[in-house]
Amino acid sequence: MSMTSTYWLTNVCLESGYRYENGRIAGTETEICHLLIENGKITQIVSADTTLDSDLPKQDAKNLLLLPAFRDMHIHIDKTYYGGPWKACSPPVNIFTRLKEEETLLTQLLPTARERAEAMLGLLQKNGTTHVRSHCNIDPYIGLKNLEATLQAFETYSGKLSGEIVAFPQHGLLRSNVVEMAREALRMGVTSMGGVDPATVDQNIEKSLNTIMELAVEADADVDVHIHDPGHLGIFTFKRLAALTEEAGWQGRVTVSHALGLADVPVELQSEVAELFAQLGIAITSTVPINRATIPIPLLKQKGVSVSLGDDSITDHWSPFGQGDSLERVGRLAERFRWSDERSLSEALGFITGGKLPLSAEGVRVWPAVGDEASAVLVHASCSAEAVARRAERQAVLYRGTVVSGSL
Ligand SMILES: O=c1cc[nH]c(=O)[nH]1
Repeated sequence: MSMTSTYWLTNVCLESGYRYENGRIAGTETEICHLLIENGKITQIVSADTTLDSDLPKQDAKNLLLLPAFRDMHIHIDKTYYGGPWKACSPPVNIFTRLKEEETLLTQLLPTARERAEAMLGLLQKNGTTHVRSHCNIDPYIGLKNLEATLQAFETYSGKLSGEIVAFPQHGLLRSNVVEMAREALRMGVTSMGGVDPATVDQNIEKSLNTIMELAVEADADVDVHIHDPGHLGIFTFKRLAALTEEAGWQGRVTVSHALGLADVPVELQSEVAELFAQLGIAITSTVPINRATIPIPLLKQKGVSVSLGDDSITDHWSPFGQGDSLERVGRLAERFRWSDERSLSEALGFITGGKLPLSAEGVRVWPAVGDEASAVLVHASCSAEAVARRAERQAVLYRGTVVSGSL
């Protein structure tokens, strides 16, 4: 059932605090509440004991746990095979062999990029995601066709999820000479300027980063750069990007995707970069890769860096893996860092919700609150910790008050 304007979402299970035994957290307390949803927002939260003497429609959430809706902050919906036939990946060699494949592959894939992107958005939505940041190829082979397809796919899903697009010069902004194409993409509705490995791909860190920043400033766009480059090469690139961010006054508008170099250097250097990023509001998006060491996410969090997760390349020529499921991805992250206690598992959820958590650090309910957007997921779990550990089954997904996937 899809409800749009004003109704009571009844019998919703909300987390209310941690339960302590012998001085340690032994579980999570919950309470059953009714939520008034008006014009996409939560405008009242009352205990389920309250008699609702209103004639407004009611939608029974059947005591299921409510979590903030998920955000996939790094994916390539224009390149996925999802929605089409299975296709084998060639063995990984290096980024240039993949780029060579792309020169012809993307123009040949069927069904169309739009249909595949829409299928992927449907999968993400079913799994609880209502916000998607997609990096879209702009390159000499596909031109702006995949961007048009991505814009159309987001249009098809308007009212069901929100999307943002990064102009992604996959073959190198300089290497493939697509600066003018990037300008056109930024005029077409792209909200971030992207890039990829200024050292390895563009072979000119300074010029590549400067051009990305100049394009972003010119178009008043954000920046989100893929930096896979390892070790000190990666660290040098991060520092140069940080310096240019400060020079441009772009604090709070820059993201480094992957930031893999952080995984290869000593903790002192990791801390230095983390402090720099925190100070300049440079965010990091990780995909919790299976083929590279994991970046120090606990340290980044402790230093105040905003870290999000994304699915990246799933079911395409870069990777045959991935379910388009943010809960699966954060469960993988928890396993990687052996977060097995209740608090760590609960707090892990923040990496896929833009930092929104049901409980504060003090264990007080802070989400949902009156005035919050009613974008949420109803899951079969007793608490966030269980939802992450068990990748809980999703029953229904709400976007701005409307049930957009599943059913109640
Ligand atoms: O550079 C990269 C890496 C992964 N997936 C992509 O689409 N591009």
